[in-house]
Order: sequence, then C-alpha cells, then structure tokens
Amino acid sequence: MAISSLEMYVADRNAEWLGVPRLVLMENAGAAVARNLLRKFPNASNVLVVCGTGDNGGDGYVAARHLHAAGKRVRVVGLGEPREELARVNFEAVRRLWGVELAVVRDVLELLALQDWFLWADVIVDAVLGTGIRGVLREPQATAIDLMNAAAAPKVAVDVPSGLDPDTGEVRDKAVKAALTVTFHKAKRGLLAPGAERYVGELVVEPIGIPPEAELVVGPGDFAYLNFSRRADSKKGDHGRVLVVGGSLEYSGAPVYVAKAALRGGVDLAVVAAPEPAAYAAKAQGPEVIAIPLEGARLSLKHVDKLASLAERFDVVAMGPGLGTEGETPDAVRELFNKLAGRKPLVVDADAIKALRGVEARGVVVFTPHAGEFKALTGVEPPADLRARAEVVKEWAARLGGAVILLKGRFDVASDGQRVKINATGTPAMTVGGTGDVLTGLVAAFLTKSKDPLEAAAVAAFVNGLAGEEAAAQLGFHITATDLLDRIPGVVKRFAREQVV
Ligand SMILES: NC(=O)C1=CN([C@@H]2O[C@H](COP(=O)(O)OP(=O)(O)OC[C@H]3O[C@@H](n4cnc5c(N)ncnc54)[C@H](O)[C@@H]3O)[C@@H](O)[C@H]2O)[C@H](O)CC1
Ligand SMILES: [K+]
Repeated sequence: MAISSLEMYVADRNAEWLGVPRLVLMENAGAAVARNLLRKFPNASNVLVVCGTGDNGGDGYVAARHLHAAGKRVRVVGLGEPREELARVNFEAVRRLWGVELAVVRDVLELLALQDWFLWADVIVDAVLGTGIRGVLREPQATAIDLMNAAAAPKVAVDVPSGLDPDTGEVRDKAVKAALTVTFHKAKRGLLAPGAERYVGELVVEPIGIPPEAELVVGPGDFAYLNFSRRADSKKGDHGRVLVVGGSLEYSGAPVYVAKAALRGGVDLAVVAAPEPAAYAAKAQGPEVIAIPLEGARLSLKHVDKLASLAERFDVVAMGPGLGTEGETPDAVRELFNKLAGRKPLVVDADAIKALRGVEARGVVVFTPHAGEFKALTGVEPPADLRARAEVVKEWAARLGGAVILLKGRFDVASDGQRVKINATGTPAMTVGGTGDVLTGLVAAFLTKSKDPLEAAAVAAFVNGLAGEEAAAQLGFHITATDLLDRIPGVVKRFAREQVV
C-alpha cells in the first residue's frame, strides 16, 4: 500500500512519540541500503556515497559506515554539512573513520574537482534528496545528479531517486536513474507512478521499525495537517469565526465552554447564540464571549431562519451543547442541520446528536459523541475492544455520508469512513463536566486551520487530552474544564509551527 510523503513524515514523528527514536529509524534505513547494495552488487569494491544536507543524506552516512564495515572501499561526498541533528550524528561518525574518505563540498566547483571519484566507483549511492525535496533543483544537488547519471556505475537510490517527486513521480528537471531504489516503511506513491520505473529501477521496500500504531495514533506529526501560522498583516476574523448554537434555561455553561475553547484554539471570534436565559448568563461569563439571545427558554423552530442567516457570517458552526431535548428543540436542530450541512462546516455535539438519528450528512460534519450519544445516533453500542470500536466508528462515518465521527472515551476513536485515528492522551480527571464542550470548541477552531476535518478532530482530541493531563499533573484529579482552557495555548505552542509568514 503506497503512502504520501506527508503521511510518511507523520508516521515518522508519531513513532518517535510512541518511543521509537528517529535515530533508530535512520540507522535501520541506512543499514537496509547497505544490505541491499551488497545483495545486488556483491562484487563491487569501490562505493561512492553522495549525501545531501537532510535526513536522506543522514541515511547515506549510515550506509557508508555499514559498507565500510562490510569491507568495501568507501568514499563519501557531502554536498554541504548536514543541518539536522540526526544526519549530523552520522556525518560526524563517518568523519572519524580514517578508512573512509570524506569530502565536503561547498559549491559546484569543489564538486566538479571530485569528478574522478564518480569514475572510480563500482556503485554509487544516491543519498542527496528524498521526501524533503522542495521546488526546483538547486546547486550543487543538480550537478551531483548529472555526475551520478553520467557515471557508468549503477546507482542505488536512498528512499527516492533524487529529483523525483515522491508523491507524483514527476521529474520537473532531472533525476537520478537508479538500478535499485531502497525505500522505507512503505512505497511512496511517486515511486509507483507510470514512467517512474526508469528512475526507480528495482524497488525494494524495507521496514525500518515504525510500528503500525504510528499510523493510527494521534501525535505531534499530525500537526502538519493544521496551519497555525499568521500573516503579519492579518486582520480580525482572518483566523476563524465560530458560532456556537447551544444553551437552554437549565444549561448556560456548556456553550460558553465551547466558545472559550474555540478562542483558546486560535479563532478570532466566538459567538454564542442561545435562548435568552443562557445568553444573558453567557454575557456575564466574561468579555471574550459574545452572546446573541434567542427569544424564549429553549431553541425552537422560530429561531431556525435567523440562525441560518447568522451562520453565513461564520466559518464553523458548533451546535448542541446545553440545548436540552425538550419541546421543539430536536425539530429545530434537524431543521437547522439540514439548512447548514454542506454549506457550513458543522460540529455536532451532545443534545444535537440525539436529535439527528439517521441523518444524511453532507459537506464537513464532525460528530463528537460519547458512547451513549453514539448509540443514540446509530442505534449501536460501540464495542469495548479498540480494534472493533474503530471498525464500527469507521463504518458509521461512511454510512453517515463521510462525516467525521470522533467517539470520545479512554481512547478517542475518530474516522471519516476511510481513515482511522486513535487519540491516547487524557486522564480520568477529565470526567468532570465541560471537558467535552472544550473538545467541541477545539474541533470547531481546528476546522478553521485545516482542510482535513478528520485530522482537525484528531488533533483537537490530542490537545484536549494533553491540556487535561497538564492540569491534573499540577492540580490533582479535581480539575474543572476551566483548568483546561488556560493550558490549551501552551500545548498547541509545544507542537505547532506558529510562525509569522
Ligand atoms: N520518514 C521516515 O520514516 C524516515 C525518513 N528518513 C529519511 O529522511 C528523508 C527525508 O529527510 P528530509 O530532511 O525531510 O529531506 P531530504 O533529506 O529528502 O531533503 C531535504 C534537504 O535537501 C535540500 N533540498 C530540498 N529541496 C531541494 C532542491 N530542490 N534542491 C536542492 N536541495 C534541496 C534541503 O535543503 C534539505 O537539506 C527521507 O527521504 C528518508 O531518506 C529517515 O532517515 C529514516 C526514517
Ligand atoms: K535519494
């Protein structure tokens, strides 16, 4: 099964989150390259390894060390010193081997001075560019590719033939024509694209120790699907506007938690539209939450048109928290859902879920049920076994028109009907009321930061759980949902690339 370079990056980072150091992955990758080169070219004596400045180059330095240890005569050209820690460790290790000739070139001229090394080689390892290639080929990488292709020696490409797009297989400029490509964990989609075989040669996919959970668990890698950067000339509203439809005579806190969490999740504006008693109570909760009162004590059909037109001014609508299930509320929820689904990204939680049994979702809809609400939505009790639970959530997400279902629990299980993500963060301290509302607010906020609603929901669960863990670590079990709110920005900052662009 092929994988994209982004999915590979996520698996790589989440393996590390699960406790598999990335240096171990790099060691396994480089060793796999050496092993396959020795298999395919057992009589080669002179091996030239050409290393780029990223982790692809790092794999190359590891392969150089293993080939040297296997008795080959090894020369290494570094196209500049590595920039990342991992590749640097392996660069330094090669530099100390007096049996390996290492030349670091700073430009094309210095590279061209080593042309005879390319003629000396019986086999050449291409460790210049892998999944990190960006834009048009720069120097000295471009000339390195020419020198490798001009040499008679067969090439062994590390992960991806340098110059080939790992996702599309496109060669915009030029690429190494390899006799063998050793790729890691899973084949990158571009390696299987029509026409790629003239660059890929024989393709070998080597496991490097990434556990299957790394593609299931939500971790730091998943933040790559969300954009937390801000333009210097940003204006209010650029980073998201969330409308929360919730509250009733009895419940005013739930929609406020949703709104405050959305703000803490990075939106500029969070507005609560609630029946009068809840709206006035929400106003009293603090200046950051704006509340629009709906006449009467609970959501009813007469409010639907006003809410539908109000929603036009927002990026995401979260509906459900605190609505209750009395009177016309369920009908009003169904009516509002049918007006907005497909027009506005929706987060449907709590009492709104109960009103939507058998609904056909359209567009971006994220349901955030706990087990009881899942049963109300589907009629099915989610199984306790995590694998079975994931299958049920995936099946129902598909049956609900490709909606995302985030089933909350000890392990949160999210699916869009195709993919499954499982979140393992959280603490028993989070059983206190309101933490589900905070999650709803984070889902709404992250839907404004990603085109991938499954990943927005998964990362929201990850952040919510870590905020709960941090609160419990400081305060013990008796936290409230408010304690999560203040910790959310710090959790996001820890993992997200928050840059001014
Ligand atoms: N994902 C995994 O599980 C593992 C991947 N490994 C190897 O890591 C590379 C990806 O490494 P990365 O540092 O992200 O990128 P690259 O080394 O491929 O390239 C980035 C490097 O090259 C320079 N560069 C980028 N674009 C260009 C260009 N158009 N022209 C010139 N130079 C360019 C950039 O400046 C960087 O320095 C993956 O392929 C695997 O080989 C791990 O080692 C094992 C686990
Ligand atoms: K390569």
